[in-house]
Amino acid sequence: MFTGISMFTTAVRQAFKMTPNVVFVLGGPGAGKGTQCQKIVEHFGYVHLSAGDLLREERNKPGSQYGELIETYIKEGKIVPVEITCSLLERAIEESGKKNFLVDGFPRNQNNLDGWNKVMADKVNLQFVLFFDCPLEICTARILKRGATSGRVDDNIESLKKRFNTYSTETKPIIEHYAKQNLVKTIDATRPAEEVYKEVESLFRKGAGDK
Ligand SMILES: Nc1ncnc2c1ncn2[C@@H]1O[C@H](COP(=O)(O)OP(=O)(O)OP(=O)(O)O)[C@@H](O)[C@H]1O
Ligand SMILES: Nc1ccn([C@@H]2O[C@H](COP(=O)(O)O)[C@@H](O)[C@H]2O)c(=O)n1
Repeated sequence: MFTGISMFTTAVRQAFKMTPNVVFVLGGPGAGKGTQCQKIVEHFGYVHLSAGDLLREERNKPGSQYGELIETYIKEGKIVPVEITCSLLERAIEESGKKNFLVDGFPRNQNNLDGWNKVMADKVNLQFVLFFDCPLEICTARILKRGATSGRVDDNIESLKKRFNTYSTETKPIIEHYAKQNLVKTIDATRPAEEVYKEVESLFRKGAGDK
């Protein structure tokens, strides 16, 4: 998918030494990844790319060949094959023309990681992995509250159980993989959002991420 555009823009970026910087943002459903990303965008000028949002956008496109598959995977809390997600991320990075990206909710499993390493890892500079650590009970309460107004097909208790199971069995090993490389910055996400952000802000100010 999208190979022509991406080969061209990668060549242009390389010529101008504009290798994109990427921060992966991980944590359980409802840990507050999106909320914190918005604040980082406001203060540090990063572009927020949520893998979940990109998939929902693709699902909603009339005539999308992946619409039904994405809908089923989201309802079941399963991780969509990386070819789809990685293409969406790659296109969003290329089309933005910007330098600094928060890639939220990715890589979520070994398939995501392998696909990214195959296609994207050499084209970007992975700065670090921002991990929002939050226990299941707090995440559940947040998601069920959000579910009252979000309209998301997976903000209900049935889907949530499956999403947590996927998070524990498939995403946590990815966080551990990056922790072994000393790339993970762990944030206690149980506190009020403003307090969580104070720690996030100080991390980015220390130079974990340039403007
Ligand atoms: N620190 C916090 N304290 C209380 N509520 C919070 C906090 N952070 C976020 N929320 C609320 O919890 C809900 C989930 O937050 P958010 O969408 O940022 O989480 P997420 O990790 O991106 O979730 P998902 O992966 O399911 O999209 C939202 O309704 C948000 O307003
Ligand atoms: N890398 C990803 C990210 C998300 N999904 C699917 O989208 C659902 C919602 O994700 P959020 O980050 O918005 O909570 C998630 O449960 C997956 O079904 C994915 O497949 N791959």
